[in-house]
Amino acid sequence: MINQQAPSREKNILFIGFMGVGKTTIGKLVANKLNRKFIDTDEEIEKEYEMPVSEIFHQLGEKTFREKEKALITKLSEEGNYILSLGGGAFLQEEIREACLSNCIVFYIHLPWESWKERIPLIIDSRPVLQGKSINEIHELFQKRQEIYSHYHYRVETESLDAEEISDRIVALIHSDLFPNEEKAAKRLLTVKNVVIGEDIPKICVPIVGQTMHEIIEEASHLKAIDFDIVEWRADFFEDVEDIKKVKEALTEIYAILSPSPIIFTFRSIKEGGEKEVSSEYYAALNKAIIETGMADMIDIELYSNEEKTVQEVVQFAHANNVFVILSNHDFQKTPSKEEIITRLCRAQKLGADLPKIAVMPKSKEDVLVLLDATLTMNEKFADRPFITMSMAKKGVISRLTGEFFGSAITFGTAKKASAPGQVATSELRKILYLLHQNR
Ligand SMILES: Nc1ncnc2c1ncn2[C@@H]1O[C@H](COP(=O)(O)OP(=O)(O)OP(=O)(O)O)[C@@H](O)[C@H]1O
Ligand SMILES: O=C(O)C1=C[C@@H](O)[C@@H](O)[C@H](O)C1
Ligand SMILES: [Mg+2]
Repeated sequence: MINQQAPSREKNILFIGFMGVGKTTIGKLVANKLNRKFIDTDEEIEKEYEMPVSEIFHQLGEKTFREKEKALITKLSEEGNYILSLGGGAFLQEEIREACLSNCIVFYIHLPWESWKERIPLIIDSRPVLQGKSINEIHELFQKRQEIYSHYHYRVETESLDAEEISDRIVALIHSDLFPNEEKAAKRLLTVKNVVIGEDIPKICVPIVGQTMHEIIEEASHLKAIDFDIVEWRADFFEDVEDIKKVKEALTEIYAILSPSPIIFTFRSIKEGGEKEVSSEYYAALNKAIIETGMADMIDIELYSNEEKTVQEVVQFAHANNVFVILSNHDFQKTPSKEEIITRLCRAQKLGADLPKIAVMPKSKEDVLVLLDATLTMNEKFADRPFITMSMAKKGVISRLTGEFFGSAITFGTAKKASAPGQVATSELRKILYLLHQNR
């Protein structure tokens, strides 16, 4: 068992979830491992009335219990350094939800119905809300309650894990960089040439996707008449991308036409939605050669398609040459969970990205909400620098418009041809971003 000193972070850590999912059991273990005082709100109320919760319900009524529960939890939420396990129905009350979400770090303990129902015999005698109900009625209550638990900071999946394993995972998370730290530095802005990234209206980046030198020059010239902030050269579209000399020549043309607009150099691999695949050696060599030209202001490096060592090397080399780095990740198959999206952005931040970036594919409207929710939480709790997120394709278009509200600092618009699904024409994008900015 891990036995560590109480961390300096002082917010209460609090567990919510349906009856019997293990809040009390897990809360005690976590408190023990963190050397923090544990309080179970059901047990506190039982002590005060000197009777079990089921007796309080029978003798004094549920209303009395709920009033006491509200007074106790709102008071405790304002104190610090506790590990708090709530009764399963506590989050039914809005005042409790609001107090806990603003004052504490809320962990939602989740167990799927099929596993949860195995626990009924263990808990039925002490949970009055379950008593006298058929299995279908209990199932209905279980489903209905999921909505009240949808407000949390972290969700913990507990299926097939014992309480020790669950508490170890929670403690590891609390000690990781993914956990909000009160002393976190204020968010930096990123100034690239005359563009300040990370404040006000998200900056518009337009891609150049020409295949031939001629097409590239034509696109760059066309951009001169367009109101964009940053240009991204997607070199993977270029027919001669495997010839470093020709790549430098094409970049020289783009630079001559578009400087002083900031230029991002990107080689996007097929596995991350791009056009070509090259060896990791060539990928590193190409990016280093471009960094050395001094014409690219930023390079985009794929965080998960390369060994961490390669990523670190290129980041170091770029920074030594005053080039900023986007560490990107693209999932064209799905939208990972909120926690996973934040984990990937935090990893990019930790590896020295000036701009962490993630693009994910939604299969449903809910997936778009997951991306926006992750963006908001990243922005408010974890980011110490600007970052970029987007939900792709038509379903995800809203995420390309609302960066100022949720926290994405750059949005990709099209001039002639899109470089990824869901990009909106730059002229339209500008109008919408401005409209939203005026009404923020
Ligand atoms: N991970 C686990 N695996 C198996 N059994 C567990 C696990 N966690 C808790 N239990 C068992 O499930 C039962 C309910 O656990 P516990 O009292 O901690 O739930 P709770 O979430 O606090 O419930 P309530 O909302 O009613 O207070 C207990 O018998 C406990 O031993
Ligand atoms: O889910 C509920 O409504 C309850 C859960 C228990 O923890 C107790 O707080 C009480 O039995 C009510
Ligand atoms: Mg409990």
